[in-house]
Amino acid sequence: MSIPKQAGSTLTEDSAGDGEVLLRVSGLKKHFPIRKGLLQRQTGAVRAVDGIDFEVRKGETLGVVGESGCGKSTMGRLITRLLEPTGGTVEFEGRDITHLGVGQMRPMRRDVQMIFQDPYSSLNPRHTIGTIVGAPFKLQGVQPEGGVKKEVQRLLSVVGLNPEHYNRYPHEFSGGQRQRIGIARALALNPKLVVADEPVSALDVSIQAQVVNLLDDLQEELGLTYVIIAHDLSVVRHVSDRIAVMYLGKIVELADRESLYTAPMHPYTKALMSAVPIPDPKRRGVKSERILLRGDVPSPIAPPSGCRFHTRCWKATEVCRTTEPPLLELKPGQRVACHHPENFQDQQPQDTVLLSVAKEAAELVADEVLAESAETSAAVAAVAAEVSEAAEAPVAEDASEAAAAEDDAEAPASEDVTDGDNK
Ligand SMILES: Nc1ncnc2c1ncn2[C@@H]1O[C@H](COP(=O)(O)OP(=O)(O)OP(=O)(O)O)[C@@H](O)[C@H]1O
Repeated sequence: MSIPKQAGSTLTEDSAGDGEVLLRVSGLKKHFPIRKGLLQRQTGAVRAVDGIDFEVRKGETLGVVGESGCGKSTMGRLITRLLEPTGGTVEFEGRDITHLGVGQMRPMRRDVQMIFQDPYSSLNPRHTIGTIVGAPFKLQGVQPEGGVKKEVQRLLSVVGLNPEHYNRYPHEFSGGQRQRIGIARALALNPKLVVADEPVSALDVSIQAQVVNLLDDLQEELGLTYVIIAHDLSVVRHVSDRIAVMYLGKIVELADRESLYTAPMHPYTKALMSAVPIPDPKRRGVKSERILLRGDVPSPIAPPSGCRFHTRCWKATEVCRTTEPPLLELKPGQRVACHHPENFQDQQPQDTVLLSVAKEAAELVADEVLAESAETSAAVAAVAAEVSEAAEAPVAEDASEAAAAEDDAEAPASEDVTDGDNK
């Protein structure tokens, strides 16, 4: 087992990995004002996106997941500049596009396209699909070689539709076919980045796979870069190279798919993953543990202090209530914002467990999950201690102290949890 190197910085050039960065987002915020009364005075704000950093590399698919209301769609609309950010920056191909006006954005609109969730409401029912798919050419004043009609028909066949259906209306198509029309429209101007907001969640499960496969094939053929937004991991797990997990306007974990699946570090990621059934024949008969999160996502108008997930986390301690954990690259290619990460050394081992919160959350978390969580943290800490002992004497002391302290800290937590469960 290799010991993950701890990094002290947040988003660095290195953490962007090998690929060339197409889109870089730093400290991005969107606060929707809440206005009341006759004078429409601002009384508060919905902090839909509240300071997020990530980058999208050329040719990759970044999946963005999180429960309803965590700010995924707002993030998608911010990076496509359909919404004006409250703070932070968006850079596309190294150019700051955060505050470009409509005119300055026009050429950029060709490069960044969006596919919407609902194929029923996103297509104008009074227009033929020829007009719908051909609209981007008109808007951008582009005359494709061979004419608009020919190009639209080519696009229709690219997405698996009959080009002869050029003159039909959206209602004559099924949900899956309508989503293909939406995809054809998004591809019309040969974009570099496609942001797909829940592209398949309105479709039947059998059709979902077809549309996902189509997106996959198109990426390969056309060298597209995707940001795919979904509320659970079942869709993005198949198509994403890296996955960002959002909770209440923040990114809590960002990692490559493999790391996220084999060793998720944020308890929220672990909970999200436990909700996705894994069709693995090797695991047949193995009891899978589901982590049920209590209650809804808290309100983004007044998010919880410190770590926003602490009110639902079975590992929450005092520091989680008071101090917001930064998004740190704790393992190469895996960033997490947590004081008590899974599958890694506890960052605050001596901290006092928030009994009430942990107990409440633990009632919904299986004993096995808690035991496994305690075991992995202890195992990582123990190996860390061994390695540091071998490397350097003074460091060794610190590490074994930390490991011992973690054991101390784990013990009462597990007891509380068992108590809670027995109630
Ligand atoms: N135009 C708006 N004005 C005020 N609040 C908004 C607006 N758009 C979104 N919100 C709020 O911002 C928060 C984040 O919404 P958003 O749609 O981005 O979340 P989401 O994760 O995409 O959820 P869903 O999966 O349900 O679409 C929600 O609380 C939502 O009510």
